[in-house]
Amino acid sequence: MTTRKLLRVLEGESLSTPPVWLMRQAGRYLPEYRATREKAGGFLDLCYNPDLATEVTLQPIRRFGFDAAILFSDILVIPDALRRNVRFVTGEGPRMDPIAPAGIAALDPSHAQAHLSPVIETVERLRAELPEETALIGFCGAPWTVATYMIAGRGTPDQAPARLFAYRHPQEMAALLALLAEMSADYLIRQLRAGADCVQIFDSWAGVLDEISFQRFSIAPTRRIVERVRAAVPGARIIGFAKGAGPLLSAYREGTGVDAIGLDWSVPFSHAAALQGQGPVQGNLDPLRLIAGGRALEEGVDAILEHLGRGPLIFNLGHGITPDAPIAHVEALLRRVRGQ
Ligand SMILES: Cc1c2[nH]c(c1CCC(=O)O)Cc1[nH]c(c(CCC(=O)O)c1C)Cc1[nH]c(c(CCC(=O)O)c1C)Cc1[nH]c(c(C)c1CCC(=O)O)C2
Repeated sequence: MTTRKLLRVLEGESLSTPPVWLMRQAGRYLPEYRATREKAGGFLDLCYNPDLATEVTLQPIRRFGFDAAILFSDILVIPDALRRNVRFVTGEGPRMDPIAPAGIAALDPSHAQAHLSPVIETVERLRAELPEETALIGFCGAPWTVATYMIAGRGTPDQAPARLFAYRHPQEMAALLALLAEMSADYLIRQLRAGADCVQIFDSWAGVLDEISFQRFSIAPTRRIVERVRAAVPGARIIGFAKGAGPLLSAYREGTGVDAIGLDWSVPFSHAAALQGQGPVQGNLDPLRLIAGGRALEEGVDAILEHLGRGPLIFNLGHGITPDAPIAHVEALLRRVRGQ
């Protein structure tokens, strides 16, 4: 049996102390990350540098002893592999050339495999360097979430450009999501073969979709990825994180076939417990409770353990950790979850 607690939970086991990791656990709240990031040059240079990407993945493991490491990369390496001129502007977030409906047919995935090879090398190095008991999580963005950035050319508050594009140009949208699903499946298969123990699919913008669109743009392409990954890597474990999907999460789990679902902090405990009856859940502390610390943090952690602690549970935030998270509060969270 595996010593990796995260994998045991993904196999359906309930543990008295849940495994814990934090989305975006390698990042700017750590001084050692900021130092490595400066050495790398640009953010994408860091993602494609196996030495430095391995180093920043390991930093939060060394410092905090999380139960899982997540590969250091970004969901936008896929549009970067499609030569969309992706760049990260400090203080402004990601930018790329917006894609028009007429441009979809010309997207060329033939460079992707070579382009993403440094990330796969990072996975290989990580598996060799991580402690035996630490699980390694690979990841990709869900086609819908990646498409929102490709269409707008940047992040937007409600992804209106991608939603309008989908209503006005359904065929082009279907073609874009199909292309992204195939590329993402190839990419996850390579990560798993290189040593990732499981993978997470981030659909951070699932919550802006109505029910019809959620079925079409979130569930269906994710299902395609899950089927292809499982066909290539039998028994592969997959976590799906459809942020903001709320009442549609049960349909999401059934429709996609993922093993575990990530919950954001808006999911009520009654709903979360019902979902847990169908399989493992991951989440769902409000990241702002971590910033505030003290009573707000303790109360949030205790409530999750009380309502979901009987498992199967992977303890996590309900979204990524932010640069202003105090390190002492991360330590306090870990002590509380682990009952130390
Ligand atoms: C939507 C999304 C992106 N990237 C990601 C998502 C899905 C999860 C989510 O919703 O947060 C996923 C992601 N991004 C990053 C990771 C690495 C692994 C980890 O979780 O530690 C992961 C899993 C590194 C990163 N990705 C990014 C950083 C910060 C860049 C820097 O160091 O300058 C990191 C550490 C940049 C990024 N990348 C993206 C945005 C919108 C931004 C800018 C926002 C920001 O600055 O925090 C796209």
